[in-house]
Amino acid sequence: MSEKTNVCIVGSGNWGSAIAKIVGANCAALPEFEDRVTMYVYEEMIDGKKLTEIINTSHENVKYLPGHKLPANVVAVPDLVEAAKNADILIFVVPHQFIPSQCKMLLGKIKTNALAISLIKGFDKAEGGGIDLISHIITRHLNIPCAVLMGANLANEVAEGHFCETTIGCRDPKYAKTLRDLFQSENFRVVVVQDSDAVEICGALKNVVAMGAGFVDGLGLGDNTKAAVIRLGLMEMIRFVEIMYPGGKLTTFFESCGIADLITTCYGGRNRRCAEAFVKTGKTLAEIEAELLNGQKLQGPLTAEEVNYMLKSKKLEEKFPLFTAVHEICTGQIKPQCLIERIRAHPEHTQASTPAPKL
Ligand SMILES: NC(=O)C1=CN([C@@H]2O[C@H](COP(=O)(O)OP(=O)(O)OC[C@H]3O[C@@H](n4cnc5c(N)ncnc54)[C@H](O)[C@@H]3O)[C@@H](O)[C@H]2O)C=CC1
Ligand SMILES: O=C(CO)COP(=O)(O)O
Repeated sequence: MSEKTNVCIVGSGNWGSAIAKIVGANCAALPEFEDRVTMYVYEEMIDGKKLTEIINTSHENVKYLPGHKLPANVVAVPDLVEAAKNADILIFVVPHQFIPSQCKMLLGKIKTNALAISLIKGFDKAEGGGIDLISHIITRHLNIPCAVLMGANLANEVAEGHFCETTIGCRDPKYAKTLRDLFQSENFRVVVVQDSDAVEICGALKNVVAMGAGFVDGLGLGDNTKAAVIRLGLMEMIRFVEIMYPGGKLTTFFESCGIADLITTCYGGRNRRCAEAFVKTGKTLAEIEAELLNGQKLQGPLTAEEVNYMLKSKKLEEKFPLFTAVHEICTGQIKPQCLIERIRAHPEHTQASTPAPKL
């Protein structure tokens, strides 16, 4: 790496902009980082002005994080390659559906010794019925290591500066200090673990559970039912890692990326809110996303589809009734009212005694 570490944020949505507040402030304050942080912004016109120009003059992402000032050393760049070409650390924080195409654009255009960290919650479908982790896609396409950062981090609350925790999953301990220094602040506390895949899978799967929690809210079933959905969701998350990515640690589920993110998303997230509206209005999820999120993207339905693609191909749907039901509700195959029927005979209830997960 060069003497001072150059940082680029790839993405400028709700979370990308909130994390830019912290990363920008840290880069300005810490001598090991270059002050100037580039932020790739997918260009769009807002009231006749380019979003990049608005960000670079008013230092506010008026569309995706209105009401918050970004540090002046965060510079919005509309060209992905231009933003990323000098970076020693690339922070990927775009809705997960855009990552394969963005990696293709960056191939051969970035520093060969760069380090990536993904804040993206989601998967991609892999050929042959499996799924790919986003960090694996980044590493495979760009041939650079990729850590992950996942946690109970609703972007607007992080931007407000309210206290919270996050988890960095980083296999190689030599990057741990740099990454912690880059992200940690007084009220954004970082725990670094090596169990990177499990950290990332927690971040993706909790969005599926949050859809289930939102359906429960829409159906007016109350807090006990919602708690049951959250608990069964957590058990399915643990089983998923156990079966698909053996070697993960049970303790990872007790970090911010696990139970804490599950709780915050099932109570305060966009997936929950849209799932509730889906039940109450009868509109499609695409309509609700467009009406409620003003350009922000819903990750849960897409992730549920990706998970189902894998479960179906491995004939494992019955072992994951909540994940399966969420996908079938999102795609209109069953009605939201069928959710409880599907989880009533959950494997967690039908085993004589639930064996402790083996992780
Ligand atoms: N918002 C939150 O509270 C949190 C989000 N995350 C995760 O961070 C990731 C990014 O989420 P957000 O920053 O909230 O994004 P967002 O949901 O605000 O998405 C909008 C972003 O997508 C961009 N976009 C739209 N169309 C595009 C296209 N065709 N090509 C490229 N970019 C396009 C927009 O310019 C904008 O930057 C997701 O995986 C999400 O799950 C993680 C923690 C918290
Ligand atoms: O990941 C999140 C909080 O940690 C945000 O969840 P939503 O996308 O459901 O808002």
